[in-house]
Amino acid sequence: MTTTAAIRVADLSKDYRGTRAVDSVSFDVPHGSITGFLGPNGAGKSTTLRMLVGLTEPTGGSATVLGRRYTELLNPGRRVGVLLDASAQHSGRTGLEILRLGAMMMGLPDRRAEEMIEKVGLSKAESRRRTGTYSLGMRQRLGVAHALLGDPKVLILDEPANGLDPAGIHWMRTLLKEFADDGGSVLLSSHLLHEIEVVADDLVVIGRGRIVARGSKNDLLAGSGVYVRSTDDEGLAAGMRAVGVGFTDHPDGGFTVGAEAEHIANIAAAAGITLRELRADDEAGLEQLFLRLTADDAREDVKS
Ligand SMILES: Nc1ncnc2c1ncn2[C@@H]1O[C@H](COP(=O)(O)OP(=O)(O)OP(=O)(O)O)[C@@H](O)[C@H]1O
Repeated sequence: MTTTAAIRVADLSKDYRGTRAVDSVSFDVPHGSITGFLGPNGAGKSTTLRMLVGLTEPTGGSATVLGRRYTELLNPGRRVGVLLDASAQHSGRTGLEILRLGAMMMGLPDRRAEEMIEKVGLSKAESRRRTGTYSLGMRQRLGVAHALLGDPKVLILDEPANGLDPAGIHWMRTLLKEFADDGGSVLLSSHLLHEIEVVADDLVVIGRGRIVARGSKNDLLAGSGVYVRSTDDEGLAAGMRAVGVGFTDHPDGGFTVGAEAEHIANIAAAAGITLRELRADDEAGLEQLFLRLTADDAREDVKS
């Protein structure tokens, strides 16, 4: 049983009035690791996470956490910590009340609520304020406290770093790494690509409801960017655009390109353009990979 993944999503689909929001999505989150879940706006991340925790009924496929459907887990908060929408808390209750209620429902002592307040860096005074007066970052901290309340083995977090200041982001990173180092498993969606890059072991990227990449971060990032500079960068850009190769302007001139060096050389050769430089771009990372993988899903052409 130990080989079973902590989270298993198999062929999961969701239709909304004839529109397929999630299309046969499959991936595993292994034990003791962090999986980053990425995709452009509207790609289907939240819908997938909601299906995972039984808040949205799938049209097809299945999702299990620790070998069972989430809704079939006994006392789920003791096994799986969930933070999907930090603003969903009752705004008239104080942070401490919300945690105490949660602790009571999970059969935990009151002091667990105080411990979690401390763990997430909320002050005593803040914990006694109604959450309606909380900033987004404070709500996220409270949401994380709630997710951790039952000392779960799995965390499912939708955009947990949203609204956190740099110190908060650093805190969240450390917390998730420690959680995984202790054998916990994390599935986390984020728009903060750098955060995912720093913290994740595995990546799942979706675009328009479909998986476009899945695997270990190191494998996916290997060779994810090539730096190129030529005698005619405009012509090269046109050539790359014509064959659908994704690229971004490099601050030093030239481009960072999400394609094999040989492919770029061939595009340049076909257009009669001489290359001045063609090498792996050490600074290219997840952002480049993300832009390349989701180029088809871009909402608009950002170049005017
Ligand atoms: N309740 C709903 N009814 C109809 N359509 C929905 C519903 N919820 C989501 N959708 C649609 O499903 C698609 C996926 O949305 P989802 O919220 O899962 O994307 P996301 O990847 O989480 O996006 P974002 O990064 O913007 O939060 C979108 O086209 C969205 O409009």
